[in-house]
Amino acid sequence: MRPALIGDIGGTNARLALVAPGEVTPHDILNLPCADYPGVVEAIQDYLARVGATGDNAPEEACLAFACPVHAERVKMTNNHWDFMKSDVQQALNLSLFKVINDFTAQALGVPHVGEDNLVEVQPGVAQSHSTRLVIGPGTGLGVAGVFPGQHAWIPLPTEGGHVTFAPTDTTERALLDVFLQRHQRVSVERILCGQGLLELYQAHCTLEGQAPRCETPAEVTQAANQGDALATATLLRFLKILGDVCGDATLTMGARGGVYLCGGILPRLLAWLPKCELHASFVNKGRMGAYNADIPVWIVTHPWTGLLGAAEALHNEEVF
Ligand SMILES: Nc1ncnc2c1ncn2[C@@H]1O[C@H](COP(=O)(O)OP(=O)(O)OP(=O)(O)O)[C@@H](O)[C@H]1O
Repeated sequence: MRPALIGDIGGTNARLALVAPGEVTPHDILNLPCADYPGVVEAIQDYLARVGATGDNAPEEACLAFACPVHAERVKMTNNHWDFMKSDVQQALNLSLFKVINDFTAQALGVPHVGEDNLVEVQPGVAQSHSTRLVIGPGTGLGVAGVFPGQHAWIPLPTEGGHVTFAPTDTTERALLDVFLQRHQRVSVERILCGQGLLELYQAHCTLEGQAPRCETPAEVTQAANQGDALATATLLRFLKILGDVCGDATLTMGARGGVYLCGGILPRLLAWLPKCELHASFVNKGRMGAYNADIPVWIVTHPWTGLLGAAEALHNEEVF
């Protein structure tokens, strides 16, 4: 039997892999820069040639996850130049089955397939087996989704939860919000909880302290905090505290008693900060509903290919069209 093609395609990187029939474990994983190819067909053709999946070995089925809206026949990527019609790609690659899903739907569907080796506990708890799991991930943006264990298949619950309004909970956050409002008409939680948001949160801390910013990228903020810089440290601790607030709110909204899974590329870099930060405390700090959240397990997902696991899951999942 031929392998299927799976992919998790962001603004910068196209992660492509093959999967054996009926399995979710990807093999022959390659990470190709989107900028190197005029479009998705050329990238996939190059990938298939490199891993020798051509001729009798060429995939007849594929599921690709893209970091952009995917409901229409035409898919236009938000952060790169790729722009295609689904039927053209299916024809060019000679596919009998071709599914196109959103990249955060892939993250959500990948979560049930992540083993304990790739989970770091933030809060212990008891996951209810027949409940929604919350999947939330700061990266280039802030993805928020649920995944529910249906009778026959995992059911993804896509949301736009990254765009809910930021709600400060203390005087420092009210002052930080005022700084953000000088730049943005409205401050959603994604304005803070993503790579660019980390940098802007640092700049807002600098503004409040009357200091010139010394960091110019999100990675520099993390690095400066690791080296003991006071403002970068305050920024990182505030970022994680606000993440706990937002995860706690989303958990209440979705009734996510199946557990909370924190994904994305930023958090696995911040594991050393977990014991020092208030993520856990703010997740539980929900007044009368504190006890509800206190019982729910919270994890950081460190699996590097969660989206590929989700694309493999989606391929034959009848709840995913
Ligand atoms: N050490 C770091 N600390 C904080 N933020 C970082 C660090 N390194 C990278 N980032 C930020 O993480 C964001 C990228 O997140 P992530 O790795 O999850 O990618 P992504 O959203 O999946 O995108 P793609 O799919 O194109 O790879 C960028 O905004 C980047 O600046």
